Amino acid sequence: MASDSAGKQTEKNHTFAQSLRHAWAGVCQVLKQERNMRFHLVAAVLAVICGWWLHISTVEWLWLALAIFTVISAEFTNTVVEALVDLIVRHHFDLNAKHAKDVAAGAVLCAASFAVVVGLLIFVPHLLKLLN
Ligand SMILES: Nc1ncnc2c1ncn2[C@@H]1O[C@H](COP(=O)(O)OP(=O)(O)OP(=O)(O)O)[C@@H](O)[C@H]1O
Repeated sequence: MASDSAGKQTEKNHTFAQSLRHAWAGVCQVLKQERNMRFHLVAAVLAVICGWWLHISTVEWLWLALAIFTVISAEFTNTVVEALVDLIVRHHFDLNAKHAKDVAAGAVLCAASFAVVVGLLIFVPHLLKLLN
């Protein structure tokens, strides 16, 4: 175990730049490993393009930003839960592990549902106005 950690950082970051580098590595890791996160990101970019195209108001931009960051935060939390559960139980089936992972995935589902409702409330009236 000790030889596995030899020469590798296991203590706190010493500088802000070091913290930033590790935080950015975390963001890249989630994007690389989590298909759902890439899907959320594409949906967020499309929503921003629609917002720009339909000239939504500042308040609508704020709701859109809240919806996007709620989903992304939930997905980050879900990834942390999955990683910790896998670290603890490895690949053994465990009912508590299942419970933790399912609840974390449920949080993402709730956040995504909130985002869909916000998106519909913002974009449907704008699109109807455009069609009329
Ligand atoms: N060790 C385990 N013990 C019991 N059930 C597990 C275990 N690992 C995974 N599961 C079950 O399999 C599901 C998928 O787990 P996995 O770790 O593959 O998540 P995922 O497919 O990456 O999920 P998401 O789609 O939310 O990113 C979990 O929600 C859980 O129901």
